Amino acid sequence: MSKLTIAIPSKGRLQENTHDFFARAGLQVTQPGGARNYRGAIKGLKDVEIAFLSASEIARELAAGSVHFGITGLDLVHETITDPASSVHIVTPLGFGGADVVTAVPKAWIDVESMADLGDVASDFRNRHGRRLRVATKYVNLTRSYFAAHGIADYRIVESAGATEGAPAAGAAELIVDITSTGSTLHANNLKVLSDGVMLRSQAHLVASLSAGWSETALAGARAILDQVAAEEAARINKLVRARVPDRAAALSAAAEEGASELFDGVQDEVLTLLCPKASVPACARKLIALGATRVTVETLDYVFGEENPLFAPLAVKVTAA
Ligand SMILES: Nc1ncnc2c1ncn2[C@@H]1O[C@H](COP(=O)(O)OP(=O)(O)OP(=O)(O)O)[C@@H](O)[C@H]1O
Ligand SMILES: O=P(O)(O)OC[C@H]1O[C@H](OP(=O)(O)OP(=O)(O)O)[C@H](O)[C@@H]1O
Ligand SMILES: [Mg+2]
Repeated sequence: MSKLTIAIPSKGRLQENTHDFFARAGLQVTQPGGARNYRGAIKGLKDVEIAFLSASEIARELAAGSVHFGITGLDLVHETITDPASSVHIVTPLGFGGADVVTAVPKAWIDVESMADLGDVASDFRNRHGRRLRVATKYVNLTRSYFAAHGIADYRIVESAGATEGAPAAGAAELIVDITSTGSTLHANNLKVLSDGVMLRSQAHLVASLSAGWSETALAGARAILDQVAAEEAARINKLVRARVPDRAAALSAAAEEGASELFDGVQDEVLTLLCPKASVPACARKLIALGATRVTVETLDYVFGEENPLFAPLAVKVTAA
């Protein structure tokens, strides 16, 4: 496997946003074999191959080293991969697919508000009924470690393949662990999240496999992709700010207080050209005007490529050491 293989969700909640993410970075994903063919490509990058898989398969393939990059939820990374730190590298969060993995109990359990309360109920339940409390979930591993960390041992997991929130009403379990974003499914099923019941805040991430064969070709492909991703991100979170100021040094240090820096350092133009975090632009402009600028102009950028790539460098260190 010398090409770089990127696994992306072929269905479900992460699919559409994943395509938007690549499009923003100027990367066009193509599916030459049609929508039912599970291999694709990226226009203009001949050494990059796309594998269309489900979000949970992507986590498995990353752990197995059969793909280099994957886009999947952090929930699936932690549930599916035994020791994530040793087998994958988190490249960057993607800003979509946000949802929490939570412990939820029936609203009718008015005395149960926290994991500690749940621990008490679990022991009582066993004494009273002679069987253990049942937790319906597909997050078996996350549940085991979170419950253990809260000292809860008197329970049994009932593996759920879907519609987990229905399990208590159906009599299949007493409580659930599942993922939620709007909370409407929990509410519709008369369930409430425990006060300290959020076990993981998840969102979609770009993840790299440490055990995939990182050939020279694969690394070059990764560099090409991450250059565009990093350039788009830098352009999205910053603005270009220009002003003519009487005292460059004073203006630069005022701008630095707002997180802005010279776009092309070492250039002694009359006009100061700054890269400034979006949210700090108004404050930065006020300071520049206070320091003698008559006008401050602000522009939106498409890409900011840099000599250093903050996404590629840490990955390269890990995969070349592996
Ligand atoms: N409200 C949500 N509910 C569930 N998952 C969400 C939500 N919001 C974002 N996600 C993310 O989407 C991921 C994939 O969920 P999705 O339902 O699309 O896959 P799936 O079809 O259930 O996958 P599979 O068929 O492999 O089980 C979740 O693991 C999670 O990271
Ligand atoms: O907080 P909410 O906005 O109500 O979303 C939560 C629901 O969404 C997910 O199911 P999904 O629709 O993905 O179906 P699935 O269980 O078949 O994957 C999850 O398992 C919850 O049931
Ligand atoms: Mg789902």
